[in-house]
Amino acid sequence: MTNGRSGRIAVFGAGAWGTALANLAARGGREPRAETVVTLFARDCDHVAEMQATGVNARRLPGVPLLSNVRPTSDLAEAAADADVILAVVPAQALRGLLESLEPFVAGSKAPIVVCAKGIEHGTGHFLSEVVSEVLPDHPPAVLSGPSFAQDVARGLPTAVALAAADAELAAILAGRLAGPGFRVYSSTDMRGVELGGAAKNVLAVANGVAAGRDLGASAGAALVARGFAELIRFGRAFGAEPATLMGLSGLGDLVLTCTSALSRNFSLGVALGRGQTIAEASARIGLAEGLYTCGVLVDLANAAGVDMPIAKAVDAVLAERITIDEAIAELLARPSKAEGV
Ligand SMILES: NC(=O)C1=CN([C@@H]2O[C@H](COP(=O)(O)OP(=O)(O)OC[C@H]3O[C@@H](n4cnc5c(N)ncnc54)[C@H](O)[C@@H]3O)[C@@H](O)[C@H]2O)C=CC1
Ligand SMILES: O=C(CO)COP(=O)(O)O
Repeated sequence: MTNGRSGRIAVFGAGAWGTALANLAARGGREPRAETVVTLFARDCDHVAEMQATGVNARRLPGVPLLSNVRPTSDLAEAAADADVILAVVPAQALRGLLESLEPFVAGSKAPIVVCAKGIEHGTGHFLSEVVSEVLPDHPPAVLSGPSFAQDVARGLPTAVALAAADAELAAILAGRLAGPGFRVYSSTDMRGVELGGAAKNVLAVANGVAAGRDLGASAGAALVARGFAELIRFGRAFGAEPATLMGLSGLGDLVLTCTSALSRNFSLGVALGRGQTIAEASARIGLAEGLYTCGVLVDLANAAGVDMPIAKAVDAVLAERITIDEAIAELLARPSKAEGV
């Protein structure tokens, strides 16, 4: 893999985030070079044809022109050919399937695979970097996460994220390949901490959304952020994350962003439920809210490790329709008083 800007980057998943990242990668950092080629894979041929014809991904990131060196394709082989960095930007539960289908096209390559999705795999309870290691063991996994709405990044608004890989030099090279004037990328070797923050905050953001949708007030919202962060720290401690990572961009930073912004789909899902919409109605309007798919497996992992996560458990119970929102609020408030701390 080159640490310059002239390599070929393959982005799998032409959603909002994959498209914003494709443009970032195509810009090639602070000094754009035309020789950087970025392939952007989407499964749907019609979607690709639209992007090729219009130069915009109107379905997922409207109003943002694709840079000329971003090449949309629905051909896996073409997308993967000669890639020296692979960005996996499909929904978390689709990651394993994507990697399995990529396997024949990346054999012989050792291109690092940067997981840009936020979640934990159902069934296995595995973190997404583990899924990469299981399916494509020759490819070093890396994780990109942090407070970053695709719409903000696409507009060039100032954003800071973390990029982690087991090898510090690889993390720094990958950070350099994606960084841009408005996109600051901090490197890290704490993959577990970076990926765990992104997965858990989506579940906690649903709780904040519910509180907002129920008009419980700003004080309740702040309490949920603070006590949600305590849950994140406990979970991270049990699963090997470094405390400094949890207090950084991919932990506290993304938790605050997602728990407080109407741009967040997870927060918006909570708002809709708080206002009485059904999950089906809200999901149809909002689209992918990863917290919906992560809450069960997060709680299972927490239970198995003896980690107390009352807010995440309440979200899981509400989303699984085991209890009502009013019952969840009453149960959280009825918990016995305790000393503050994590
Ligand atoms: N949108 C955002 O601001 C950010 C999103 N993320 C994460 O990135 C991931 C993707 O999110 P978005 O791009 O926003 O979602 P999205 O809903 O805009 O797009 C997801 C895309 O993945 C495609 N897809 C699904 N399964 C696929 C498969 N097997 N192969 C190829 N493509 C497949 C869908 O067709 C869709 O185009 C999520 O895990 C999300 O949490 C992370 C940071 C920011
Ligand atoms: O992860 C994100 C911002 O960092 C995007 O949040 P949502 O998936 O809730 O929209």
